[in-house]
Amino acid sequence: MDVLTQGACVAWRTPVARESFPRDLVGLPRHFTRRHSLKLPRKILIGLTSSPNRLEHGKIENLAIRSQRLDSDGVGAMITNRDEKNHLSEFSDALQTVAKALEDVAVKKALAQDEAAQWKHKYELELLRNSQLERSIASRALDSSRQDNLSVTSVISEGDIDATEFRSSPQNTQTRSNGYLQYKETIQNSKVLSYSPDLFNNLYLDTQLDSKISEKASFTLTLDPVDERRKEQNHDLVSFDDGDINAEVRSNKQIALVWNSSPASVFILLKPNAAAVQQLCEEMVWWLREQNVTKIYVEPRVKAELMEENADFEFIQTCETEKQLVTINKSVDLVITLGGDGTMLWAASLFKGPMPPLVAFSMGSLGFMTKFQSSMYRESLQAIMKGPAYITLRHRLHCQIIRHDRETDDNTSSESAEYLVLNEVSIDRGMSSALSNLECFCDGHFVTIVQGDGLIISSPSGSTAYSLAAGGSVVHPQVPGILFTPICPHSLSFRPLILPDYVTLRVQLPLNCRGQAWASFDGKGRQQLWGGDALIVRMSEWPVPAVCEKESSGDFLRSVRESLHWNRRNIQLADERPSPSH
Ligand SMILES: NC(=O)c1ccc[n+]([C@@H]2O[C@H](COP(=O)([O-])OP(=O)(O)OC[C@H]3O[C@@H](n4cnc5c(N)ncnc54)[C@H](O)[C@@H]3O)[C@@H](O)[C@H]2O)c1
Ligand SMILES: Nc1ncnc2c1ncn2[C@@H]1O[C@H](COP(=O)(O)OP(=O)(O)OP(=O)(O)O)[C@@H](O)[C@H]1O
Repeated sequence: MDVLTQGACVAWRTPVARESFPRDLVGLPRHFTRRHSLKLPRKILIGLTSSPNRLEHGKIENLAIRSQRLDSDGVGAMITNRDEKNHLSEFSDALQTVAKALEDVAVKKALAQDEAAQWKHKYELELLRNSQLERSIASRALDSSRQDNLSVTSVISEGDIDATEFRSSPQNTQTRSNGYLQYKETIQNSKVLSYSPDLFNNLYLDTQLDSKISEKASFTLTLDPVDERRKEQNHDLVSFDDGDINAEVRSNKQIALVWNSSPASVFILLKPNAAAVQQLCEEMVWWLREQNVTKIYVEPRVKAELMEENADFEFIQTCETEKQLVTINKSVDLVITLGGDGTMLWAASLFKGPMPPLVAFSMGSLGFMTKFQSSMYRESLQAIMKGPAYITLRHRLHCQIIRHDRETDDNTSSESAEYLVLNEVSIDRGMSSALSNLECFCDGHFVTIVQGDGLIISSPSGSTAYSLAAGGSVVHPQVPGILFTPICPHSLSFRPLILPDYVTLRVQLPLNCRGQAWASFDGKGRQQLWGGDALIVRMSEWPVPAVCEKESSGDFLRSVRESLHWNRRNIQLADERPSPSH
């Protein structure tokens, strides 16, 4: 019966009394259970019959489908029993039962995807460890050959790496390799690749690059070497290789950056449309040249503005093409930002993997994370480049959108996209008037369904940004955790959570959700999510190593007091005459 093969047919006895109505399904036809596709079957036929004795439990005979009325969304019912009114409510019960069965299948598939994502991550970490081991063996071999005065030419210089060859070779077409994010190029054979943030979401980056020797100044990250008491305890808690700072084994102790050789290349990022920022940049560039900083990178927009002022800035380098920008981490010792928190977020967004130490000068509005005074840039940079300099490892979140085999508007299947965020990823209901309906899982365990305006999943650094505004806790940036903060939940009992930093969170849109949802990454790059899509969030192994003005806790507490006026209150006056001693 072709109609049945296209739909699930559910039949059950029709007892006289409702309470004896069997709650479970008498039995779904085999072809339905075989196709436990997540997509709702196009047609669901619920058949009722007036002669229950024709049905045996668990077996479905041919149902005489005398008439079928399929309403608009393809769900129809054939009701032969004269007493239609009573059975319509049973009909809706049956639909709920079928929907529950579908939802169970959806949850099982989500758990399976979760597990697959976790195994994939473990596999990639193993790959990363192996490649780091190979590299350190290779560099040790190289060092010994250097002692034989063999001339070793630096194999990384601008334009030296043709990313296309990496992209085309088969072994580089994995979705991820060695931990860096992979970005699928959508601009085929473009001649001039203009630099834009969304271009980064489409880049293939193959980390074979780091198998080459980098020109970076080498450094060590150790526990607070300045403190004599800890000298004997010194051991590297944060591993790094070829300048890639990896916080796989996280430490929440004060960490210090000790240069083994003087940093000689910097990347300066400026807040746009700010004359004072550009003026400071010009001064800083000349000063850095005097400090023997041989390579100064800026963004193409900034170089154009500087050249308008003075053609002598020709020596400044830019990241003209995507491949230079993607490999910039291999040739920059220090990132300097001149702006506010957003400029720092912008700088972090350019590094889709490991990132050099970052010095943020405060030239924005609030500047919660930008602690260095621009007027003191000479003294600050001299001290930092001499070292040791305390740093705060601002852990980032790795976010991945998993589409539920969705055809996008331009008929290309929208593959999963990956993002690194320093503050948070927020999922909100956008322009939809319907409550958000977000099913949340933590390491496969069901957490809750968020029904409200949305959800914020934030890093400790982001705890003082959007999450704070939504009622989340203020968390020290070195506290290893992930904040789970609802946005205007329609519930009297929902409270924000702080989860461990080693968990994997999954936010799933139910197949039958009424509205859509929108994901934003550090407030940018909004992506629409549809029913069945999921967002996977976990702590990234690539932190932003933010240089402290003093040290982690002092900087943080000063910002909380001065930028957020936390607990600012008139002091309660003491009694003018001392109270009699007890
Ligand atoms: N309702 C809200 O409070 C709200 C709404 C949207 C976005 N945001 C935040 O804005 C961030 C984007 O910042 P932007 O500068 O690009 O946009 P923006 O210029 O609109 O700045 C938003 C404000 O958030 C502050 N801010 C950003 N990160 C912070 C942090 N880690 N701690 C304390 N304050 C912080 C900025 O200083 C700025 O004052 C997002 O990551 C999100 O956290 C907040
Ligand atoms: N180099 C850049 N290129 C493009 N956009 C940038 C760049 N630097 C900053 N932005 C954007 O400009 C906006 C304003 O920058 P920023 O947040 O630093 O200034 P602010 O808002 O005045 O300071 P604060 O964030 O401390 O309040 C931010 O949304 C940020 O994303």
